[in-house]
Amino acid sequence: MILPRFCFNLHPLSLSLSRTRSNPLLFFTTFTLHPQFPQIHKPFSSTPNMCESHKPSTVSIPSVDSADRPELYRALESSLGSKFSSEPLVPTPKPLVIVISGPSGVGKDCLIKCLREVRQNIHFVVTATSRPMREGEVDGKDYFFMSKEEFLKLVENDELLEYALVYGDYKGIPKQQIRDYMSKGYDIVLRVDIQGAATLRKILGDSAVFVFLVAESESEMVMRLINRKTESKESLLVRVATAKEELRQMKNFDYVVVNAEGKLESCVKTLESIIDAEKAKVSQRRAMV
Ligand SMILES: Nc1ncnc2c1ncn2[C@@H]1O[C@H](COP(=O)(O)OP(=O)(O)OP(=O)(O)O)[C@@H](O)[C@H]1O
Repeated sequence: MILPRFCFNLHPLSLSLSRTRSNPLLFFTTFTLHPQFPQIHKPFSSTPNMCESHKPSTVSIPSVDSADRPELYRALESSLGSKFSSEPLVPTPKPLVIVISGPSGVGKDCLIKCLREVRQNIHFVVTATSRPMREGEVDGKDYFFMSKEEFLKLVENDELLEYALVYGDYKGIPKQQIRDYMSKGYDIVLRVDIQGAATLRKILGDSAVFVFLVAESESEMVMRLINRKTESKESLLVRVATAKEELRQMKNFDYVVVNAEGKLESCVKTLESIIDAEKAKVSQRRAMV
């Protein structure tokens, strides 16, 4: 006797194989009766099986060897009772907020500069500051320069995502700038110190990607600061001591990227891979600023 199989959501192979052992003819017969049975084995799907929703029509599917492709395509559509959609199966990835941090002198600025050169649709957020403009700096490019009063007005109006008083000057991240660029589909890069990253983690939680940048060793990190020749000996000592402490914060980040001596290019590639992987995630992060 041939059992009706449509009303069991069983894998046909398991059914067929068990039958084959006892009766090969039976296997052959059941298999050829319904060759167009769709999505027979769906381990991740909760879609009701065919007998609960709609049965396949009786349209016969032409041979794959002789039929032309449009004919075969249409026969598959008719057989399943619906048109195949050409809409993208995966929606456009959401804009990311990428927070880049790490101890002083590891190469954060260099990394971001290179990333902007090689990748489109990235906006590096320009920080607002109450610090006076230095020679060579450009308002709106290096910082948004403003008076303390203007800065505090932004704080009062809740227009800053995060702010801090650094060596007597205010620095803060304007929310509106992030919103504007995210609405245009840009990924957002924020460069903050370790304290700033901790504050942003509290505000944004897992909705942003937190990347910790390090040199390959402590000694290399110190050498880079020495070679940069931007610090006085006092400031050098403070920066190095702080950097050693800051390394302990690595565990609070999502990714750690090593910027090894002379390997800035490969470091940029790693960061790009992180961004690409984040964009391929099934559950996307969704930063709300
Ligand atoms: N891969 C690398 N190999 C060698 N030198 C590097 C590399 N990356 C950056 N540097 C150098 O290290 C120094 C520090 O880089 P950078 O100013 O980008 O660091 P930073 O993390 O932004 O520092 P800070 O937090 O103090 O502003 C610079 O002189 C830069 O040219």
